[in-house]
Amino acid sequence: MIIKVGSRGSNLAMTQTKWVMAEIKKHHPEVDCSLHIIKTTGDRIQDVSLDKLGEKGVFVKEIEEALLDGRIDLAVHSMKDMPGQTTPGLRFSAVPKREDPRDGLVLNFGRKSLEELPLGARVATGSKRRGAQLLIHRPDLQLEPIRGNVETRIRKMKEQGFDALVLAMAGLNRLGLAGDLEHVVLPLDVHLVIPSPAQGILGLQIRDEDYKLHEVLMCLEEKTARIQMEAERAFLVGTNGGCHIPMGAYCHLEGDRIRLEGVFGDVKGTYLNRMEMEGTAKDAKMVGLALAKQIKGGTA
Ligand SMILES: NCc1[nH]cc(CCC(=O)O)c1CC(=O)O
Repeated sequence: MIIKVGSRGSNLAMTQTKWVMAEIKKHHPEVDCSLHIIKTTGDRIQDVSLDKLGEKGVFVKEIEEALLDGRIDLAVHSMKDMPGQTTPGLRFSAVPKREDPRDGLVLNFGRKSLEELPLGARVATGSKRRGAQLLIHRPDLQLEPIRGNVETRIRKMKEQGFDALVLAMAGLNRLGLAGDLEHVVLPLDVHLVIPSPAQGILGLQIRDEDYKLHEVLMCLEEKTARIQMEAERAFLVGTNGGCHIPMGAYCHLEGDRIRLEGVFGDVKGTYLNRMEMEGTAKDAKMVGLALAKQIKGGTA
């Protein structure tokens, strides 16, 4: 069996894809993988802010087309980049163990702590979710738009003299940049800045009817990550959210109980509601949908 694996060309995407390929080899030495790089609209258009690029998966369209017409069999995505609505004919297979779900603040100018960030410091993030939540804790911060892959953003932070930059810990860890002594990275607690649904989780997308491949990929399955993903993505679907609004969700797990924290606001930033809901792990999706309904209809 040969699996044709598709990936975006960025360093992060390639690192993630190669990790999946290595895991498959470890559990199934008889299976071979070939790597196929696919350029997406999101990779090509670098000068427009993401929330203006249109609703749906600018990083995924071309990859899904390659899956559907058989040029590839497996696509490795960051699950947080995937729209709530899944594409007909395709599904997500095993859910691998989660990387660090938190956002991280990359500090410039050799600063080492949050306290050293001066009043009115310029913090780079194009994310409505990250921006709105940071301002709750530090209303003085000046948010600066930024685009590009992880390495590009770090370079732009330095070139443009921003005081800090917000990135997902997952990406920094996978690229081996979180421990880089040149810039201290401060992880932001999930309660302070609620992450994007499924941040740090990989999406292994295959064709619906590819049962054999699904069976092979189940060697990567991790139950905790799946429950978190189900709850958080149900919240994404229920709020009809995306990166055009400040929205995030994180699922805490204790035994067979879950506690889902959600945040939801409007485009203009006139309100930002935070709510949480508890339930059992087997009802993860229902909890996500119920919290979404409550946070959209209710007042905080
Ligand atoms: N939107 C880009 C993107 N998609 C996934 C990650 C990081 C890896 C992950 O969250 O799984 C990143 C970079 C970032 O947000 O810093």
